[in-house]
Amino acid sequence: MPAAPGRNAIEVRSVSKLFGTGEAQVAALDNVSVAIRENEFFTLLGPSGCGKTTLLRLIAGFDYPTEGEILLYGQDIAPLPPFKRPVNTVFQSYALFPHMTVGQNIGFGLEMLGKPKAEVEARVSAMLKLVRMEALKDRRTSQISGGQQQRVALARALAPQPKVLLLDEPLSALDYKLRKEMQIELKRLQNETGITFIFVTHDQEEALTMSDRIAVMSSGRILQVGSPWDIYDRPAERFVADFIGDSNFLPAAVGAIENGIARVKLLSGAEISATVAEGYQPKAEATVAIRPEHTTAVRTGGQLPGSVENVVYLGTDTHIHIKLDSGGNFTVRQQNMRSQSCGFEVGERVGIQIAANAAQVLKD
Ligand SMILES: Nc1ncnc2c1ncn2[C@@H]1O[C@H](COP(=O)(O)OP(=O)(O)OP(=O)(O)O)[C@@H](O)[C@H]1O
Repeated sequence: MPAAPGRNAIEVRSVSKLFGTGEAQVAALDNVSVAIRENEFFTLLGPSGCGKTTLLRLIAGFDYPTEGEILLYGQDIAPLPPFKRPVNTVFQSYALFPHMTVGQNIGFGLEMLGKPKAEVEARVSAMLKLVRMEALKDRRTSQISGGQQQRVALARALAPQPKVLLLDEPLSALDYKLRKEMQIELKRLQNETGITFIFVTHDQEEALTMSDRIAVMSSGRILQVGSPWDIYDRPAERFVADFIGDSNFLPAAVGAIENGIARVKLLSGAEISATVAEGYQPKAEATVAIRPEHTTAVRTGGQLPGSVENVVYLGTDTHIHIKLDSGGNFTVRQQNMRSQSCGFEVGERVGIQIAANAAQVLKD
């Protein structure tokens, strides 16, 4: 997290973007507002088609909002064409020039801006150092690996020292191990340069690993903005709780709420304490979300009785799928201990113990 919340680098105000007309009209963005702070690693996370790329393209200036405005450090950027915005983009496809060397690719944008030769060379050297590619300066980009190409694309985008760097699924073409490495690398680059990164992904793990804050999007809307912890541990809506990690959902009656903690009665008759989502409006019936790892299966006691339907061993942990006596299914995730199985058999009677305040009352 940045030491203190900084100024807003980008402010998106009530932006809508419509494509097509009549019956075929699509609201790619539907009244979206969000403020992204200076020096922040900010991620737009959501499933395919939710509007992430559209929002990035509007910030870059490749397209214009149907309604609303986008401010950069308080200034409306609508009149600025893309090349005049202090914003640069790294695309999924890298878009490098294969016949040029690594160094030439990195310096290309600066040369186009008419920078003096000595300045271009100094920036190229600094960028090569930043992405740890000094040794490959004179190699053509057609002769380097995918991970190395990704570093060159990043160096090229960072070379003109943009205020904001937009990254559209830049790691999706890399294999798993390289992607993990590049996640750490990207975070380091963002830290060292202090540039605001706006990163687009549909991969929740990637978002949780790298971001200072995440905006979860669905069907052209931003549903929740918060730190990875907020989004994972305090999901406001069912979509967020379901899209990020695994959740159990249970119907519940919500009693008294004090300091953001509610007394909640489950269908089993058990009463538990639960945190309440921001924006929750009191109603008779609500849904609570409970993460499988915040629960344990026990032989006696527990708040939810049921019977074991399936036990899935996953190396680091075991998932115990339970049919609840009160209806519905529930998954418990337990960490595995050395030389000890979870000990439950299919068909066995079991109780589910829910950790204090592990449940979250959702607002929808
Ligand atoms: N130029 C266009 N013309 C018509 N519809 C479009 C256009 N661009 C995007 N859309 C539609 O707008 C919606 C949002 O698209 P967008 O590309 O922003 O989603 P996304 O979240 O980035 O998806 P993905 O992860 O698949 O790239 C989709 O329904 C898409 O089909």
